[in-house]
Amino acid sequence: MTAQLIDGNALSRTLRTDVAARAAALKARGVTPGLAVVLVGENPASQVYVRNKVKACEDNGLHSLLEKHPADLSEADLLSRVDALNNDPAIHGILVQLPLPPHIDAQKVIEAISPEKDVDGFHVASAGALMTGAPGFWPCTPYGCMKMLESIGYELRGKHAVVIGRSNIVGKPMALMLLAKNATVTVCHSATADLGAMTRQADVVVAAVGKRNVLTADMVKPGAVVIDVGMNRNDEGKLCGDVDFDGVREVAGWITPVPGGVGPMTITMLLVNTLEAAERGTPA
Ligand SMILES: Nc1nc2c(c(=O)[nH]1)N[C@@H](CN(C=O)c1ccc(C(=O)N[C@@H](CCC(=O)O)C(=O)O)cc1)CN2
Repeated sequence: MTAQLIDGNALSRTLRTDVAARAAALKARGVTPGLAVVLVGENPASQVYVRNKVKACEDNGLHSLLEKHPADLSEADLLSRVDALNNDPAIHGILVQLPLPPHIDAQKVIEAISPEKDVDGFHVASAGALMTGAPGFWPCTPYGCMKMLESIGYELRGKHAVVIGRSNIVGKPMALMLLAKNATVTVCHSATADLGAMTRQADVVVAAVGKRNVLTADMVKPGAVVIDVGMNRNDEGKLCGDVDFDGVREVAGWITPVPGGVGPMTITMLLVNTLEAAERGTPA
C-alpha cells in the first residue's frame, strides 16, 4: 500500500480563497484586517517564516505590519512595543515570532499580548479556552493539522491518536483538539519507554518532536494517518520532517509531506485567526 498524500499547499489554496472573500467583506464595511508580525534578531528560518506570513497577508487582502528589531532589543522595549500594538486599532492580530533571543522571557512577552489579539493562540487565556472549549484562538500548527484531518473526512470519534511531543505550541494543544473530537489520545515524549509499542496501536500519529526519523515504517499500523509537524534538515541540507517519509508512506493510509504539508497550513490558520479577530472586533 502507498499512502495518499494530504497536500497542505492545495488545502491552503482552498482555505485562503475563503479568507480573501471574508477579508473583502470586512473591507466593504470599512475594516481591513490587520496583523502585526514582530521579529527580534536575525534567525534565518524565522526571517523566511515572517516573510511568508507578510506575503500571505498581502495576497489575501489583509494588512500587515512587520516590525524587525535587533537581537539586543531589551525585554522592556519589546513589552512596550507589544503594548503599543495592543492599543493600535488598525491591528487585530499580534504575533511575536519564536524563538526569541535567550535574554527575553518569551512567556512574559506572550502574556503581554491582549488575548483578543493573540492570533498565535499561545496566551494562557487562549490555552485555557482550548482546554475548556470556550471561544478563543487555537494555535495555528495543531489547528492546521485538524483541518488536514477534516479535509480527508476523517472521523476521530473512537479512534486512537498518538501525539509525539509535548510542547506548549504543538503537542499539548494538539492532544486537546483531538480529545475534543472524541479520539482517545496518548501523548508520548522523550521519557516514553517504548515509543513504537504506542505508535503501532495508533490510528492517527502526529509527530512533533523536531528530530529526523522519529517515526519509521516498523512503528506504524497499516492504514494509519501520519501527520508530520517536524521541520529539520537532512545530511544534504534538504528540508525534512520527523517521519521517515519514504518508508512510512509504504505502510500508512494517509501522510503529510515536508515541505508542503503542515508548514503552509500553519500560515493559513494564522490568516484565519486574524480574520476571526477582526470579525469579532467589528459588530454587525
Ligand atoms: N510566533 C510563532 N513562532 C513560531 C511558530 C508559530 O506558529 N508562531 N511556528 C514555528 C515556525 N513557523 C511559523 O512561524 C512556520 C514554520 C514552517 C512553515 C512552512 O511553511 N514551511 C514550509 C517550508 C519553508 C522553507 O522552505 O523553509 C513547508 O513546510 O512547506 C511555516 C511557518 C516556530 N515559530
